[in-house]
This record gives sequence, C-alpha cells and structure tokens, in this order.
Amino acid sequence: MAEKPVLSVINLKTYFYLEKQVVKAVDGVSLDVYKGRITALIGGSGSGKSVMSLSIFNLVDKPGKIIDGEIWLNGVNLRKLSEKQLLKVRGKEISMIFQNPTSSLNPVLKVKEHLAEVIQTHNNEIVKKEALSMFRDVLFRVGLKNTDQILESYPFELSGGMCQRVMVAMGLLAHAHVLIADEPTSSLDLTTQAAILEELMRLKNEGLAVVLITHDLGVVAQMADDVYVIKDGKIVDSGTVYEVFQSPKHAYTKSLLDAVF
Ligand SMILES: Nc1ncnc2c1ncn2[C@@H]1O[C@H](COP(=O)(O)OP(=O)(O)OP(=O)(O)O)[C@@H](O)[C@H]1O
Repeated sequence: MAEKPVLSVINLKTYFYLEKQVVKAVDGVSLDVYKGRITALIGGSGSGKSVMSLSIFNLVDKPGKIIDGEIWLNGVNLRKLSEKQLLKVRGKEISMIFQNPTSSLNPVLKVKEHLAEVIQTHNNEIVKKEALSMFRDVLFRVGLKNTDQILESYPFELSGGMCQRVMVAMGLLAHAHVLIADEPTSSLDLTTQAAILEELMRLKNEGLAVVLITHDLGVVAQMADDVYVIKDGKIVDSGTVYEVFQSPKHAYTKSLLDAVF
C-alpha cells in the first residue's frame, strides 16, 4: 500500500505479572492501520484483542505492563509521551468506543458536558453559543435527532446505542484520526447494531481510520478492508479481507472461519 499508515504498532508486548505466572497477553504484535479503511482485529476469547487496544491508549492496569514496542500515531511514538501529553491524544486524535457504552461515559456529566470537555482542552476560544450549535450538529451527524433533549441528558437516561453514538460524536468533535471500536455492538439490539455499523462505514468513507475488534466474522466479511488474526497474543494471519477469508494461511484462521461459514 503506497500511503503511510496513520497508526503503526511495532512489536508490542504487554504482559500480566501474576503471582505464579506471566500472562503474555500481547506478545510481539505489529499492525498498520490506514486512513479510510476498516481494519478488523479478530481472534477467540482471551486472544489479546482488548489488551491490545488498551495498550494503544496506555490504559493497561497493574499487574499488566507494556514491556516493549512502539506505537506510532501520525509520526509520533506514543510510548515516548508523558501521561500529560497522552491525555491530549486520547479521545482527541484517537478515540475509542467500548463494549459497554453506558459505563464508558461519566455518570455525573450531561451529554453537553461530555462534549464540552472535548473542545475545552482542544479549543478554548469557542464561545458557548457556537459550541452548542456545534454539539447539535455533531449529534445530528451520528444520527441522533432530538438533539436539545439529548444534550441535557445524563448517560443513564439514554439507551446503549445512544451512548455509543455520543462517544462517536465526541471522537468526531475532536477530529480524531483513528477510531478504535471494541465490540461496539455487542450489547445492542439488532436495529441499533445495524445503525452503528452503518455509522462506522460512513466515518470510514469520510477518511477516518477505523479499527474494529469483533467476534462477528459476518460483520468483518461485510465491512472490513484489512484483517489481522490474533491468537495467544500473536498475529498469526493478516491481509486484505479477501486474502484472509479466501485463503487463510493459518489453521487457526481456518478454524475461526469454519465455525461461522
Ligand atoms: N487484569 C488482568 N490480569 C491478568 N490477566 C489478564 C488481565 N486482563 C487480561 N488478562 C489476560 O490477557 C489475555 C488477553 O485478554 P483480552 O481481554 O485481551 O482478550 P480478548 O481477545 O479481548 O477476549 P474477549 O474476546 O473475550 O474480550 C487473556 O489471557 C486474559 O486472561
């Protein structure tokens, strides 16, 4: 691929130091994520998908630790940044939507306050009125219609799908370059799942780089451009979705595909 990746992970290792053993949750993963493409990360339960995405944000808690590797975002190695510098990157340049959208938002903040937090650190001079019209606009873009009411709502007053969309809106407002979606639809009903997936496609078409972590290989076949298969913390297969699904190189990929198709 001629274009440079927006996000490049090189030889990343994240281990959990337990009393009796070391769990090598991510064990030398390298992957490239491109603008305007959906990159899927697939693998069975416990293969390292979530630890991988948390590592990108440096959000791995003890006893876990990133012990090696580089994480390049638009030419900056995130592993060299201080926690203060990383705060500016998280949710701004890379945003993330999690499995459980309701608990990913702060329960004591209204939607408008979540959105305000995004622009405060980003763009102080925006006056209140302009900010509100930007918020309405961005909520509308993610398919939320009753924007004035939603702005005044707390997360618990919204459905899971609505919270998910608020998180996507926060990423849009921040002009994020990369969106990492970790099982973004797992807790949602079918109609909302379809709407969120459609939204991800739209964002990709707008030029965002999307990393999609999912168990749902049907969704991957339908939506992804590139695929990485992770097993026991290691990438065992990768390529375009066509390459990986048509001619899987690793027996593990074949078994994942056989279980579904
Ligand atoms: N806090 C922790 N302490 C110890 N081990 C952990 C911790 N968190 C994750 N692990 C281990 O790291 C490995 C990778 O876990 P991870 O959550 O990344 O898997 P996953 O691929 O996201 O699974 P799933 O699809 O079920 O969400 C697993 O062996 C898991 O047990």
